Amino acid sequence: MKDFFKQYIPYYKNYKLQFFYSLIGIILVAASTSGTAYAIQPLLDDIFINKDQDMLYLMPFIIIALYTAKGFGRYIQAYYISFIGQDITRIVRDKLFSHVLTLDMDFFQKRHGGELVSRIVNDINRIQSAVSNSVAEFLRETLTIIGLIGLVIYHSPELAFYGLVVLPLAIYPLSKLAKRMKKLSFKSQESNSDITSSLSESFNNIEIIKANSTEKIEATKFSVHNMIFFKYNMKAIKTNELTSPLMEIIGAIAFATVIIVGGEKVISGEMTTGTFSSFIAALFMLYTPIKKISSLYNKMQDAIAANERINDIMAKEATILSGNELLPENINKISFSNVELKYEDFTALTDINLEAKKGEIVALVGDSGGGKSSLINLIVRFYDTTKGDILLNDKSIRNIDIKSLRENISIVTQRVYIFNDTIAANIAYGYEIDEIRVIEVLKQAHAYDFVMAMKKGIHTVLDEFGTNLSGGQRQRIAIARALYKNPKILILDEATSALDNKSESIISEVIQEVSQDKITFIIAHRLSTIKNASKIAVFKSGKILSIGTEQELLNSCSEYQRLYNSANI
Ligand SMILES: Nc1ncnc2c1ncn2[C@@H]1O[C@H](COP(=O)(O)OP(=O)(O)OP(=O)(O)O)[C@@H](O)[C@H]1O
Repeated sequence: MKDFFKQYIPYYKNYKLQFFYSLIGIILVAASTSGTAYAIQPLLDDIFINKDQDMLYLMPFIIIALYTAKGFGRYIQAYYISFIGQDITRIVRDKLFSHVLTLDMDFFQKRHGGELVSRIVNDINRIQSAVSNSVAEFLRETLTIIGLIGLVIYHSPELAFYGLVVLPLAIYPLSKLAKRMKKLSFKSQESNSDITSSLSESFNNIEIIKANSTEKIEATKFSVHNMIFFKYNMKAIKTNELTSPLMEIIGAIAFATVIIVGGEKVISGEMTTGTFSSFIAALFMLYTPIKKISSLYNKMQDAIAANERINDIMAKEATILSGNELLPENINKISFSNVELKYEDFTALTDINLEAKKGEIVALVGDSGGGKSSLINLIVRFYDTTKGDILLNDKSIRNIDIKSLRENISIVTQRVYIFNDTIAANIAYGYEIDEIRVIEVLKQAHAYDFVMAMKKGIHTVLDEFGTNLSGGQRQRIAIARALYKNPKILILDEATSALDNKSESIISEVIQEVSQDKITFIIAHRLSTIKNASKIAVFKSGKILSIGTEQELLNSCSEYQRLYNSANI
């Protein structure tokens, strides 16, 4: 708990004024609650026993004034403290998302998108009330407790002793409950993120689910997660709800003791009925804030568990670090020198030596799983080599500023990423929209005609998954996007696989044309796609078996001959 507040208290510095207003609200509530309890004494003694007429007409105004002050106090406290809580969570959510985006590709491959969504949305929501309402409620209830304790001691220190002596008895069971709450909160949050993961998986794979009629299987899988979530929540409720009866029983013991001791004092005339009633009212009122504080403590456990999960991600750091040098203006070659890449224990690439020069198209071919995409992962620094180095001219790729590297590389993969925005914005993604350039690259990517056939042309809004486009159209949009920034390095990883032969051959010509001033890598399984390649590297099980022109490989590389014959390049 201490760590939690240590982490969040610095944020409060930005909300001094809001905190001041809510503090006024808190004080108003605490003071008017104690005032209400105090008012019982004159109500009984002056009005009912001494028959004081003036008090009779004054008391209703006092009561209205007390409750108005309490209502007003509660309102301004709730408003300003919620403002603080909402704003802190907004800032933390921004921070978390920005931080997550800086993490390595590896991190995203290991985590479910749904799990990350759950952390950024649900876990942060759990913190929100802890940093706002809980803090305010804690302050308010503490002040109320102080006020009421002051009042009971003022009325009768002896009775106050009997009324309060049982309180410490509650500490042990309450702390046990809090510990259990923390454990359960952690589990409930984890199963909540399982639910989000399961949902996002189902919606992302909806086509497969429908095509295989596996709706029921998926619904059953989901209901397992849902049931676990329900069970943890119920366990948490069972634990949390114990706080209230526990406090009430302890309160009843105190109340019973006070009735005996106080009753005797009233009977013997040592205490007036009004004082005794006011004392009992204050004692009663006292148990409500105490109960609230202990249930707040349980709620805090939920926030602490959520915060630990958030800190766990915040503590992760990118291992692919940017270098300080800008990418050379003119890249004449990329060389791979004795490169090895391991994904944890699995060696995906071994002893890779390859050179690609400006103006060349280098084709990477080989069986599935051979390591072609892994090589691409290294060029964009999604991963770093575990041995050897990649040189751009003569600079190690690790010394180059990642932003400047990636700004000069365009990559088109089999999976086309579309943003829920206009076609023009999708093409110029990350850059200012220059409509003339957008049209130019749409023409190059052989996409102009179908875009113009749409009602709003380049201003047509695409949805996130590009469902208003065919597979081939999506690929053409992706190729246009890749060409838009006129990259120094162009990478096409199965970028034309969804195109028909005619479009594919037209695009191949376009690539041939634009590749003059770039270094181009093409991964393809179709022979026609690589026919313009300056050289072909044949991959097998993470190694390059041979490098050469098509003719050279057909003459000397049996693996290439096999691929060629089976047309499985
Ligand atoms: N992020 C990753 N973590 C662990 N293993 C990976 C990862 N990416 C790829 N691999 C493994 O590395 C090997 C090479 O994969 P890679 O994607 O580079 O092959 P590829 O030649 O591009 O195959 P394909 O033609 O099917 O796309 C495969 O065995 C694959 O399972």
